Amino acid sequence: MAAQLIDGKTISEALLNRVKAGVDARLAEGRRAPALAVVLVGNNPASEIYVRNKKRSCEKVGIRSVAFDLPASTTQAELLAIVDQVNADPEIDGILVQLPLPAHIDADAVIERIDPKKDVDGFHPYNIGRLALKMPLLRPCTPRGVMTMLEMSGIDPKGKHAVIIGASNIVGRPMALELLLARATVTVCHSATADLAAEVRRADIVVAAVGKPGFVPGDWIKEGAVVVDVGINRLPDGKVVGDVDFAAASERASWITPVPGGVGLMTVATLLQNTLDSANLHA
Ligand SMILES: Nc1nc(=O)c2c([nH]1)NC[C@@H]1CN(c3ccc(C(=O)N[C@@H](CCC(=O)O)C(=O)O)cc3)C=[N+]21
Repeated sequence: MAAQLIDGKTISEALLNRVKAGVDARLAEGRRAPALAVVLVGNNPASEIYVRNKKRSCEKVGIRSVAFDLPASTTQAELLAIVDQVNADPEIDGILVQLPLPAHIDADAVIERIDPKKDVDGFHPYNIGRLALKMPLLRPCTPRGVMTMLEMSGIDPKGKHAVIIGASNIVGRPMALELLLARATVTVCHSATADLAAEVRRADIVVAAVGKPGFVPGDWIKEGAVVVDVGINRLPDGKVVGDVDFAAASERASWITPVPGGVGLMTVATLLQNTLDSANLHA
């Protein structure tokens, strides 16, 4: 079987158009544009690129972005004070604190300080708990973006066996909760999984979120499976690849996401969807 492409560019553009329509509907009612605070600490080059993309996407859909560019020397107390300030600002709907943070800052403490109603990343324990209890409020962007990709491709996880490779707080765990909510049977694999190849070979839906180029070889993919590649790995030659051997997996999968041009674009579009949702929750 030759796989069909789940095209993140087309799907993210459709989502951005939907968000723009939602922003325009607010303006037509005389309400203000949604606003997103983007907090960047230090100068991690990858983070700077992502943050720039996020600001540019905000402009496209009419969301106001408010930049907080802080030096690497920012203390935890200073960062928490900025979170407090944005939490209290009625003109700002969403807060994104770009990860990773410098090692001297406790990222979990910063995330917990964000008002859950402004937590557009969906990382706050309150929002993860809501998702776990089948009453999602703000949902983590990457897993929500993956669910949108599946839906827009006509793929219903209900009754399917989904295997997630990676159990991180920002992708693997919330991805499992999303797929469970959609009534898939879910297996979460991680570095202590005894026989990863055997787990993946059983999967109708594979989500790879490891961060290692070529980690999933094509012969692990069951004939007709759906392959979602969340990995973004920059090779020494500058090329960006996912976690899955795309060429080999494409020969067996029914559907597959590319890297670049796949899940990454959905993460950004979903952030703006969450910002609109957040604005509509309270302002
Ligand atoms: N608080 C927080 N929220 C995040 O959502 C968050 C974060 N921190 N830290 C870093 C990760 C990574 N991330 C990506 C966003 C966009 C692309 C993206 O646009 N990718 C394009 C371009 C890839 C490239 O060329 O580098 C693509 O896949 O086609 C990728 C990765 C958001 N993250």
